[in-house]
Amino acid sequence: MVTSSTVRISSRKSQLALVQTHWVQAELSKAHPDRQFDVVTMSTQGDKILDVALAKIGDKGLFTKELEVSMLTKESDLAVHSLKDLPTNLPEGLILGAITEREDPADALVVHEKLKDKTLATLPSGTVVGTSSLRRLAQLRHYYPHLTFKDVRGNLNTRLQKLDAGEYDALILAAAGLRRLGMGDRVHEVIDSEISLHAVGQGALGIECRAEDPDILALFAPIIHYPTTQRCLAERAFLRELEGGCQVPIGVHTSIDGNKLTLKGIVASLDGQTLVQGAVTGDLGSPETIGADLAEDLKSKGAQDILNKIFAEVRA
Ligand SMILES: NCc1[nH]cc(CCC(=O)O)c1CC(=O)O
Repeated sequence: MVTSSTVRISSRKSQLALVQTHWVQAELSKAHPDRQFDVVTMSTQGDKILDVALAKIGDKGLFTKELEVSMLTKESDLAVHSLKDLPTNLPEGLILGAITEREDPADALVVHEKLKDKTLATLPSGTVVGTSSLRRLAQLRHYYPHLTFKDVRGNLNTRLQKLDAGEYDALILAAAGLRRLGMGDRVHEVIDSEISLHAVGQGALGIECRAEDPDILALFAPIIHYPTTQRCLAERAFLRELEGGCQVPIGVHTSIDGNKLTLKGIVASLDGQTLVQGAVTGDLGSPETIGADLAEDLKSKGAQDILNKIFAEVRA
């Protein structure tokens, strides 16, 4: 008889990463009561470098590389990521094995107590809004040029402490992260997709594993969420075609109607002056074609020029 070995799940150590990893561990344990699932934690580069703006360090695998190395060296068997932190091109030998059901992918406004009677639309001129995302910055600057945007780093708790201490008047954060941490009450306003499209993969979890490991891959069937998967594959194909990572002002929104999937996308200039946008509807079964078609559409409208300019500025 062959005894199945323990499955080792690698995770970052942040509170959000651990909540997400423990959720996947519990779901896998429920689906496979005969197997043992252990969690192995590690710090990534993105957790260590906290004094440099994310946009400057670049994003290629900043929050994923150490986890990937541990799978390639067989010190772990799978890794749980916030899908939006997982680059669209994975290292040789690793694949995106599963995408689980998405939380609300929208961004949220979180405000200091003194602004509790305001909304995004009524924030006073000069309000200091913390965000580390060029995507949020560019889109919000377009509609609310009177606000002051300031970079903010650190995990969710650190950011909220900085807000409460008065270093910022408001923050823009993913609603999903706050809710997963049981801090949904800090969501002051969910930002409408007409104002700001969310990041590719936001609110979903991606499980990465070795491409040639059928034993591990077979475990995922019960936890894969089909609609989320199709939406995220369309979003990731769009981003891949534009050669952008998490740290570029690219936003998306997806919706499903029967067997049709609609993907909306935006590429914004950093000053918020130029927004190139479009939408493509296609077959739910071919999400990557939809993503690639939308990327072509936005390129024909000038998206590549915006991106090239940003790469030159940010890396300067
Ligand atoms: N880049 C950091 C990060 N990665 C995932 C989330 C939140 C949860 C998610 O989008 O799945 C966050 C924080 C944020 O953007 O506010």
